[in-house]
Amino acid sequence: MAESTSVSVKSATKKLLQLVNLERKEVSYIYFFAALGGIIQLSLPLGIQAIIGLLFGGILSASLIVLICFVVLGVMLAGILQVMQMRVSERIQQRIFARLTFAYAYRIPKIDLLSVDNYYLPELVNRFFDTASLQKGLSKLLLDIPAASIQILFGLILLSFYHPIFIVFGIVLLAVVLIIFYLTSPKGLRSSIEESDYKYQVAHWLEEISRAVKTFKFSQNFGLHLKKTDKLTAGYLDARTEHFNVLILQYRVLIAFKVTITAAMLIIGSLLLIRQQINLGQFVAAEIIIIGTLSSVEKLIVSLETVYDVMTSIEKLDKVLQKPHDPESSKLSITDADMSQSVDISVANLSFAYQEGKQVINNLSFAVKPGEKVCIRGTEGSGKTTLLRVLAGLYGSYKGQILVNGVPLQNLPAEQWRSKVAVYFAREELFSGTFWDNLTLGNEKIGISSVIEVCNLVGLADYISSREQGYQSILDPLGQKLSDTAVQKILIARCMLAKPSLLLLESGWQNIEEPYRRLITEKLMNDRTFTVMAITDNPEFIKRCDKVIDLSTTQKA
Ligand SMILES: Nc1ncnc2c1ncn2[C@@H]1O[C@H](COP(=O)(O)OP(=O)(O)OP(=O)(O)O)[C@@H](O)[C@H]1O
Repeated sequence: MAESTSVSVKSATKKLLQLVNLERKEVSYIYFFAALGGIIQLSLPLGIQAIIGLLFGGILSASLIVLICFVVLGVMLAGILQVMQMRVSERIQQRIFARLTFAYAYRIPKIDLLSVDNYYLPELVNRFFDTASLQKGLSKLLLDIPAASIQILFGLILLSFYHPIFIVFGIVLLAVVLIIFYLTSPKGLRSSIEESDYKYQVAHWLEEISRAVKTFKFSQNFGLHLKKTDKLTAGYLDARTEHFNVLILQYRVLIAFKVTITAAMLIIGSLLLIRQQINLGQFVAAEIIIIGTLSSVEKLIVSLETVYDVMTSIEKLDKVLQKPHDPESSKLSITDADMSQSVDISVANLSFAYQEGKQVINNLSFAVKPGEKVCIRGTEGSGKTTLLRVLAGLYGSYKGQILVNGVPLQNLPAEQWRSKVAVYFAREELFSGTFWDNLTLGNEKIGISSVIEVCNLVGLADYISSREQGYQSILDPLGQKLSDTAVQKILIARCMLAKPSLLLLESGWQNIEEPYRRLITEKLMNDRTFTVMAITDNPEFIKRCDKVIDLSTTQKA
């Protein structure tokens, strides 16, 4: 089933125009070059008309040579202008890529997590691949549409000088183009988006097979991987056929129209010539202009396919960019003095639900003083991880009150708060990059001595330094070649290096082997410069905590 087909041609056109507007300077160059090119190209039929005139007049003079040179020069200039247009279009393509890359990199960490709760984010980000279609499509549109439109306009103006009948030709031409677009574009756009939806579903499914490749190795005989692929491919092919039918319809109308107009124009031209209302030179010139105009109309109609592709690409790319992001407007400016190293947290009547009516946290209240060590426990699914996520400021839509040093959490700028919080999520993953990047997360204030100190503490130092490139060694994507404990050690070391005010810990790190687990526990318990809130069932750890929040009992209270 397609994921979104309710895009109207109007809103898609608006987005396309907004994008073109961002490049208005470059686009105006393209139009300028196209207009010049259009004028110069007209020199061809006019020149030929004059040459025929001279030949028929039997004049073989210098003016004939000048005219020939004039026509050749016109063709050459038109070519040069086209090259200039191509340069501008290349610049636009490069800018589109750079703009979208940064828009994605900037936006993704800011996405409101609840808004993508139903998505697998890396899959959603596949939409970035539509950048290539947008670059190609837009540059084609920017080159073809202005050139074709201007040629049609100039051609029609010139024809109307030969005979008023050609004005009628112009009006019919314009009307046909508009009617074709008006009648077919909603279906064209809808089927194009549907086709693209299926394309992404197929890609997602292939990625899923690859991600769970070990599982699928064992289930090949059942053919699930092929059955689902077959279903999605059938959907794609149906949508594509529907889209192709729209394009074919447009093309058929165009061919019928071209045949009629060519016949009509030849007959009208011949009649005008026979009646001596135009001369032979004018007849040839008019036919050249008509053929040129018709081929420009053809270009316009064929460009419709590109228009659909571009509109679809914009919709797809927007799927990530238009997701709600962390709110910024209501935030107050907080100074360093307001946010000292250790934080005091006060939670009153906190409730949270992922879906309306399904409370995960219900009326929870507690207070944590700076530097306190708090254990969180509770039955499976009682909301322990959710509580950490809410406290980390990842979900803004909670009810009740969370005060940080007396300041409501919703008034704290998200980035500022998150720079004070470190979170160990058991399912958090490493990213493709060096050990150094995975440990420091790009924080240039962290020096090598702190990194080594923490790595010694968690038992990573020897492991990393025995690698050929030490801390600059590249981790494989998702850290799959690392042992589970190595991943846990990197994640806990990352949290410690952040020197947080509040350290939120899911369980998992407690699987780290002795003596490192004991060293980590000592650090967490003895260092009072930061508060710890840890999900744990470990009696030893719980015994040493200042406070225990039991969600299975607290919430029912
Ligand atoms: N992103 C999410 N979207 C919707 N529901 C969610 C989401 N994350 C968790 N839940 C649901 O919220 C409830 C609480 O989940 P949470 O992971 O916070 O519990 P937990 O106490 O940490 O559980 P566990 O001990 O099994 O890890 C569960 O019913 C879970 O299915």
